[in-house]
Amino acid sequence: MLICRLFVANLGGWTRVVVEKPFGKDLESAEELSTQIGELFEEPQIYRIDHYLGKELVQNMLVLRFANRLFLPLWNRDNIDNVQIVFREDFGTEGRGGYFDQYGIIRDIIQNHLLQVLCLVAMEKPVSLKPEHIRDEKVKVLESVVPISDDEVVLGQYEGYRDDPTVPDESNTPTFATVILRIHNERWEGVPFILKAGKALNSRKAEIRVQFKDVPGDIFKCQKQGRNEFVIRLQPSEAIYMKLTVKQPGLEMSTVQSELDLSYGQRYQGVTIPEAYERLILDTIRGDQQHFVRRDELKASWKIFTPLLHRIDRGEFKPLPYKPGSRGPAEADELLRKAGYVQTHGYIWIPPTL
Ligand SMILES: NC(=O)C1=CN([C@@H]2O[C@H](COP(=O)(O)OP(=O)(O)OC[C@H]3O[C@@H](n4cnc5c(N)ncnc54)[C@H](OP(=O)(O)O)[C@@H]3O)[C@@H](O)[C@H]2O)C=CC1
Ligand SMILES: O=C1O[C@H](COP(=O)(O)O)[C@@H](O)[C@H](O)[C@H]1O
Repeated sequence: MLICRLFVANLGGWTRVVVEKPFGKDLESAEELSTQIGELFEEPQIYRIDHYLGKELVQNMLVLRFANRLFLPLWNRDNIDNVQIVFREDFGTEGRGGYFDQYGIIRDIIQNHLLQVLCLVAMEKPVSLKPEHIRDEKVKVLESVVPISDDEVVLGQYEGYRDDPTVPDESNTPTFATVILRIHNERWEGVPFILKAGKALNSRKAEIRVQFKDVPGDIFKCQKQGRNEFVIRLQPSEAIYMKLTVKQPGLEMSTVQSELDLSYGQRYQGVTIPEAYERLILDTIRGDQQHFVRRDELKASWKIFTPLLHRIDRGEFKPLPYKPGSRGPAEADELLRKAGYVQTHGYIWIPPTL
């Protein structure tokens, strides 16, 4: 944990502390830490940083969802089949094995970054953009997540991970995980939120993929080509695109998967997108806690993952081996299929030329 004390209070000044993860290792240790920090600082002075909340397209989520009439009636269990929130890295722990081995991919990425993104995808409209209103809604989502089911988890560890001299030979630490979360509320009952994260995979990206249900009574027989998907690519090359079915241009009445595309590099040429930390440090100076994690949010997020993490720590849940440079264990794609995700085949992306 890194604590950075920005300014010491004096007459007319202010004190704010920025706290970087790890915020403990489980529910108990996180609460203990929160209590200790709470003895020194008031909650409005504590800025628990999650750098994913500073990413441009993560910050765009609230705007997309609540400033566009288009999405309001669609954003629910009646229309959405499943949601994937994905983090992939194409490199391993590289020199950070010692740190990483004590935490693993769930504590490193899923319990914080991906869960924060999930909150923004799933939360109800806040009363206003005031930090407390937003964070109240995020807490409600987290508290509606039901306990994780064993058969909705796939863990992996890439071959060669234990070769790192700082990693114990018998390490059980996952470097890959797919975990399905289910939200028990009126909007999301029955919709799997699939959180995937892995190191040493075949690509580097972070994205949110919202897959819609099939069209009922499809007169075009086009279901095989793929469902509508709304994709928010956080990185690399920020983009928002909607995969949809259109008429194949030409004389025949046939259909094809195409896209409505907002590629930031194309649309916002010459615009510099600030680094996540740059933005969040500025928020701290301005005293805006909107994009920071509140104590009760942190507690609720540890509550979700602690039972699973303890079982992994005790060696009761073993990661499957996977080849570096692969997609991770094949069982993860199988779990995705079982959860209802239908992969599009035959869709070809033709990048626009600048
Ligand atoms: N503006 C832009 O830059 C745009 C770019 N594109 C690009 O076009 C390409 C195709 O786009 P899209 O169809 O959206 O994305 P992909 O084809 O990359 O992935 C679609 C989904 O299929 C999953 N998947 C991929 N391979 C397998 C497999 N072997 N078994 C099971 N599931 C699999 C992916 O999982 P996972 O996420 O885990 O890989 C993901 O959920 C991508 O490279 C995309 O970046 C498309 C539109 C706009
Ligand atoms: O917090 C962390 O994030 C990085 C990935 O950050 P990104 O902004 O490049 O997506 C990850 O490599 C690291 O393991 C983790 O601790």
